[in-house]
Amino acid sequence: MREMLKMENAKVLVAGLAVRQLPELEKVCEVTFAPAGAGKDWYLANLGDFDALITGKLPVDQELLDAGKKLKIVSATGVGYDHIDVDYASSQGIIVSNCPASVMQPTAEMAFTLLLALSRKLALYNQEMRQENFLDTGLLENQGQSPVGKTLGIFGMGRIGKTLASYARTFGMNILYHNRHQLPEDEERALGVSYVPLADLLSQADYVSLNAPATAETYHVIDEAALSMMQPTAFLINTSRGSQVDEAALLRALKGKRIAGAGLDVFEEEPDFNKEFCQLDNVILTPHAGSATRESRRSVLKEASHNIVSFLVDGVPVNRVN
Ligand SMILES: O=CC(=O)O
Repeated sequence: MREMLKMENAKVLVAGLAVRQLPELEKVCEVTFAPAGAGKDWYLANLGDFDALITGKLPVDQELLDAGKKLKIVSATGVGYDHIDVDYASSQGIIVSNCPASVMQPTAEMAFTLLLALSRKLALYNQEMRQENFLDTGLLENQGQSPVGKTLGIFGMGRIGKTLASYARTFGMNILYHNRHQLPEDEERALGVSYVPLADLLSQADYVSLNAPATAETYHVIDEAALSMMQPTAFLINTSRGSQVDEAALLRALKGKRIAGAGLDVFEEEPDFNKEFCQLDNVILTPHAGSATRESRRSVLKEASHNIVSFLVDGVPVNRVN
């Protein structure tokens, strides 16, 4: 850990965010908001002055961390920190923190929203109504399905997965999960979830929801082989990171109707996502909006500010990921 805890007048740079005020932070630190549209060169030239960095979407790579000669802490403004080179930060004694509390509920909400929307054919209905076509719901192909009594398979049982499980339980769903570590039995019982190997989750679930972090282990966890284990009536929901899905394989499965459909909030490339998805009527697409609620966006700024203040002023790192 770099020296200088309990600092006064710590200098904090806020990068890649639209906000221009962070009252909690400004009370105790000197806060600079990076100019809108600042490129990497701007950060390379200026980061050296700052003790802390709050980063929205700005990728914080080795070069940037080297430029941040005084940096002691970097805070992401969400739960994911795959845009930060955490290993290199650790090697330089720089703390990395995230904001899990602010995003767990809205992200689980988005996963469940996609689950309901896929189940009840919301995208199709809305599209047809806008074309002034009042579909005949007496026809089987225009009828959705109820999630009640269906099986949800959650891959990644952290805070978001657990919150999603609680929503699914109120809808009377059966819940399977797969995770790096199995939860203690009493927690499984309280959540009403059962641990299964990934292959069983894929083959038994009516809905597969991805809620694990982006790591080398989860890269392309949903590939051709995984998709071929899913039922032709099953839906895939991804609100975690696009890197977990081999999109070329998913497009083949969706086009061939080898799975029923997908709800995708995240993509391998963002914002320049694969437009082939737009041609398919068995997908619902949203723009990485899992935590895009006014409440969550306010809360995340407070949480990130708290990460910085706790460490620089009080000497206590919170939400530390390294
Ligand atoms: O993508 C959103 C987050 O990482 O919180």
